[in-house]
Amino acid sequence: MTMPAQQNSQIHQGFYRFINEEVLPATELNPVTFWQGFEQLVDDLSPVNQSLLDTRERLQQQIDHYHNQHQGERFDTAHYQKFLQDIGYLRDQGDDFTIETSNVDDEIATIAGPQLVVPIANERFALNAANARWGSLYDAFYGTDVIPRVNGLKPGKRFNEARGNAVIKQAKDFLDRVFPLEQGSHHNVSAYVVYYKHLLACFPDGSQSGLHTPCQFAGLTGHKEEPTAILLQNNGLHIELTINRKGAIGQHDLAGINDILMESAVTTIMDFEDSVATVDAEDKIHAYRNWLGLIRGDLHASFQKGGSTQLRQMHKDRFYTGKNGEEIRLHGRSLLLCRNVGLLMTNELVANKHGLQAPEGIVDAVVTCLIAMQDLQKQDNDSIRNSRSGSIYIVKPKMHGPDEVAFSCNLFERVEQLLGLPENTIKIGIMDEERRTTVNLKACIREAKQRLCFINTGFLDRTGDEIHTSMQAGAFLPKGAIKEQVWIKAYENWNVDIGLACGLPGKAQIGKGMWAMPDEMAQMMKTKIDHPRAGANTAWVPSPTAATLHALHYHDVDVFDLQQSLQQRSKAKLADILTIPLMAADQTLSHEDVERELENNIQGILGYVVRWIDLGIGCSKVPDINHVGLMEDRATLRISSQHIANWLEHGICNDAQVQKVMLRMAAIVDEQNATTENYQPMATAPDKSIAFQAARALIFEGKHQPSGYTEPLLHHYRLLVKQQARQ
Ligand SMILES: CC(=O)SCCNC(=O)CCNC(=O)[C@H](O)C(C)(C)COP(=O)(O)OP(=O)(O)OC[C@H]1O[C@@H](n2cnc3c(N)ncnc32)[C@H](O)[C@@H]1OP(=O)(O)O
Ligand SMILES: O=CC(=O)O
Ligand SMILES: [Mg+2]
Repeated sequence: MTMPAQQNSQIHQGFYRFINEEVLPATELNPVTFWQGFEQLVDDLSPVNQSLLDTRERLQQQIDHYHNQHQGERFDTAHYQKFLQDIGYLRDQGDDFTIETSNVDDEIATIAGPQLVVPIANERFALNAANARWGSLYDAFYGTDVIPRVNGLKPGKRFNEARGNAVIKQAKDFLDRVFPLEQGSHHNVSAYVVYYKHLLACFPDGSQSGLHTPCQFAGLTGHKEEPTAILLQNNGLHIELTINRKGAIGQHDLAGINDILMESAVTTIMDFEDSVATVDAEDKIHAYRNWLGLIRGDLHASFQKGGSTQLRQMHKDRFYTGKNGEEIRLHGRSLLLCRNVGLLMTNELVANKHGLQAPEGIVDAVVTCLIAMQDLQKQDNDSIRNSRSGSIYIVKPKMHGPDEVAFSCNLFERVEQLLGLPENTIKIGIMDEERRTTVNLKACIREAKQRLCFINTGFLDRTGDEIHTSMQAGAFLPKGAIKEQVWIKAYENWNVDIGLACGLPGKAQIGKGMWAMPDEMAQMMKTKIDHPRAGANTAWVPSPTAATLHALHYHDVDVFDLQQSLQQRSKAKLADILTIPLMAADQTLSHEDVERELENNIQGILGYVVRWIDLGIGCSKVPDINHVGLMEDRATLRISSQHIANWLEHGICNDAQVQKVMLRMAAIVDEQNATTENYQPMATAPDKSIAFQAARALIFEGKHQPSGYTEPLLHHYRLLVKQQARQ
């Protein structure tokens, strides 16, 4: 239902009420002026948004044409590069410069640590994420495969003491490695005390030792001779030794350590984009309301867990006494960033007088910033405050090249004017996840140089765009092999090289992508240290537990120090980035290889899509063919669907084969969801399953989807399900 709120546009009634009744009253904005300004902004910027989408389409057609014309020829990188320049895909990168962003919070500028991402539509998860600034190391070790689940170490229904001991051993090894004592080991400490301004570790034989690096001791709670917490600091991150000799763990620990709390998710992205299914006004208002609750600090969620009802709220800041007796106040919550949607979609919230829907990205920018401005009105001593430096952080996904970045910056400038905010209050995080942004990254950063707060290699979308952009160039390698090719390493290094050259350290994050195997934490511990080692001062994790574990990596690597030396290395090459990860002309795959690849992709597609379409769940853990639970979101769906579309296009598989695999996999996915509440099976009547139809469309119409995006089809089919439910 819509209502003509203003002369020239139609505003959805529920949305209009939400803004007028729940959001605007907390601001000093005049509602009439606000709506008029909003309408004007939409009128002015919608055509620009559209023309940018038209440019995407034009360039894609030219690239398709180029590859079709050169089918079967040896790929000529120089010729291709020249062609990309001629059509305006590859732009002049211009002179050197450094960014000028000001008023960024320490979490962005000076603290290197994990970045958590969470679907905003799920308040239970969103609250958990906001609170994930601090996480229990003991829980993270005990609850994951970081401690192998073998022999006597398997976790059971009851506490497994052997596993508990292994946890404590590993945690104290970490203390010895990162916070070594001048003499002796944390394993043998019988008490920690504070003497004058120093931490002293006491041993059973009466000897004592200070820290090897005394300045790592930051503060305490409780009495100096019997502290209840010891606060330590390394590489800008804190940890707390929680001491309680009566605690469940502490009573058995020589030093009375009951837990080790790690500063974990330093920043968190509240995601309105690829991890949510928000297709209409109802969904969007729910998401905006959650963001409002987080900004106000009063969001809460009550749910059943472990047989009891739990109430979850935002944590308050943490207080300690410093070495000089001063009060130390540490942030109790992650610094929240907000990922808006990109330029592609529209929705029913706002339409012009002809009924043409406004771009969702424009509405997101206005509403999420209108909400976030309430944070800027808070005082220093407010218990739940997000930015202490007066900034709003918007992550902008899926931008293609510098013109789109310039557009987003212009949009933010207009939003600042509309809301009466100082210039450059709204910071932008650029997702480097479309090929045209990667190859023009320096020019993109220049467009945002006054408000840039991060660049991040979203390698999942980037892989999807790699396939779609070069759909006509030939058959792509199997998915696993694509990740091993030269283009991706060059893309990752290029991002860091350019970030460093543009002076991001100290002003903006250089970030890396998601760990997409949420249960494989041992593997994450081995490999994700490569992110800080590559010079990234943040990288994405899928859960609070992963944040706590990944935080260990930033204790081991001093990223800011490393970034200095990386400035001297030889730079990644554009030619490598432009090397398309195709199968060689003479390469063949066996029937089994093709089937296995299809099965894996299709299982992921169906497993994700069925929950998206039927249940409105935007991010799921879906087992792959080897039973490894994978985080699936719209970006991973984009890869899988584009990959099959590419193989269909180049005859590696055919329609009938894909249909057959789909039916087989539907039965498996149904089985996997046997206990999922309200689940509608697909395999028994696939033609009646809207979710199955959606999956089919994503594959068979994949080639024609704009940039290979999945949103248009997902929204279409989800809206059908919602419509049916109303009938
Ligand atoms: C390409 C990209 O764009 S990546 C960015 C988008 N992706 C994301 O945002 C991933 C976010 N992660 C998630 O949504 C989830 O972790 C999933 C879907 C991958 C797995 O979810 P589940 O299967 O429910 O996880 P699991 O059962 O292992 O754990 C659930 C618990 O972990 C918590 N949890 C899991 N993920 C998160 C998260 N991202 N933030 C906060 N809490 C989380 C839940 O709150 C829950 O704890 P609770 O019972 O105390 O509330
Ligand atoms: O948004 C992240 C990605 O990898 O895509
Ligand atoms: Mg992405």
